[in-house]
Amino acid sequence: MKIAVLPGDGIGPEIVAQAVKVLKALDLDLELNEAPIGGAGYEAAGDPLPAETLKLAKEADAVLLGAVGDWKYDSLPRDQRPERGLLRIRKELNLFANLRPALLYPELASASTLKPEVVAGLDIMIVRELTGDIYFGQPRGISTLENGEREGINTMRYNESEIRRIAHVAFSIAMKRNKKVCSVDKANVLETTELWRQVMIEVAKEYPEVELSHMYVDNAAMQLIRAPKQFDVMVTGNIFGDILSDEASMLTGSIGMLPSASLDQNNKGMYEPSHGSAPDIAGKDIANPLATILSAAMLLRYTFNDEANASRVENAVKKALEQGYRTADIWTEGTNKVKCSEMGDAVVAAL
Ligand SMILES: NC(=O)C1=CN([C@@H]2O[C@H](COP(=O)(O)OP(=O)(O)OC[C@H]3O[C@@H](n4cnc5c(N)ncnc54)[C@H](O)[C@@H]3O)[C@@H](O)[C@H]2O)C=CC1
Ligand SMILES: CC(C)CC(=O)C(=O)O
Ligand SMILES: [Mg+2]
Repeated sequence: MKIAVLPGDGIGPEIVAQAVKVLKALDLDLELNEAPIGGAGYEAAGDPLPAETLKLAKEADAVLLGAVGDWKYDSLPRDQRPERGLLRIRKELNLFANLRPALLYPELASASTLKPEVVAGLDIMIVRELTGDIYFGQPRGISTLENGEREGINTMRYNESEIRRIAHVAFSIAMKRNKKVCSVDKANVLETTELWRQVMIEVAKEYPEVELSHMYVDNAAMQLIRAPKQFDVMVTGNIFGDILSDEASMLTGSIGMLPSASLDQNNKGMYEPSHGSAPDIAGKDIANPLATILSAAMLLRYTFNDEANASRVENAVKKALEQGYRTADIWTEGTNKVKCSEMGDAVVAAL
């Protein structure tokens, strides 16, 4: 199993170290190769996605990534900023399908911002399109108009085939779950998402057993807080999925609990927590590594078809939580506050 390990910036190295510790404890035939990305790539090679890093990622079966970004790079030209390195690697590897499961571990019900009865049993799969939409659309930029005023432009665009392929991912996942898909758009205002809705309806005809519903994104944001268990599979575009998945993470207790898999057509994938580099807590060994450890479990499941070891890792996370281990973000009265590295140790011990 050839895995490119890209720790990135901020808490990235701390959380990736825990996931690597867990993978190594599984006694698999692993080849791990580390390389810089984001700010670390810029420091090492003047590029947030150095050519060597991209080559390593392309040659690997899967990529394990921490996070990128730091406020100190905000004054760099856009192309050199850490976030651009992340967008580029997603595009280069054609990772169009981003799966973000929002699953409540019962032990964390009291850490959720919602009442325990509202979130008990929560299990939502957010399917986010990852290589299109306003994050990639051209034209983009900040220019100066004739009157001297500046104008910022981004372009929301999707073509039919991009929508079609993510729809198939969502419906296929729904077939293995509860046969319910909610497509989230803003079709009342945005033509891009009007097309999104039309294509979702067309693809749904190929999955007659799946119930398709549609919701505007503003309502979806509200419904996630009001009654999140109405959702099973949610499918949406890049920017709406980015925002809604951060929102959904708090239903599970913390953004530090939300893993992700970013897949291409053949399930070659990149696996990373849904959160960012958290510069505010970096270097203190206090970040929650569970989203990254759970992303490693997704790596075993989706790229290597190793359901047994994926479940072992998830059960070990569950056991560490049952034993009362909590990083600061999910700590509640009566539980045992531990550091990032200690949480990694607790998961390894549970394995
Ligand atoms: N996939 C990626 O690499 C992403 C990178 N970013 C970048 O990260 C930097 C920080 O962005 P923010 O908006 O602050 O988002 P963020 O997700 O890094 O942090 C938001 C808040 O959540 C907390 N947090 C995040 N992960 C945590 C964890 N594992 N354990 C405990 N607390 C955690 C942080 O301390 C912070 O208070 C920026 O440069 C941004 O562009 C943001 C989102 C995703
Ligand atoms: C830097 C962003 C594009 C990444 C992000 O916020 C995400 O993928 O969740
Ligand atoms: Mg995000």
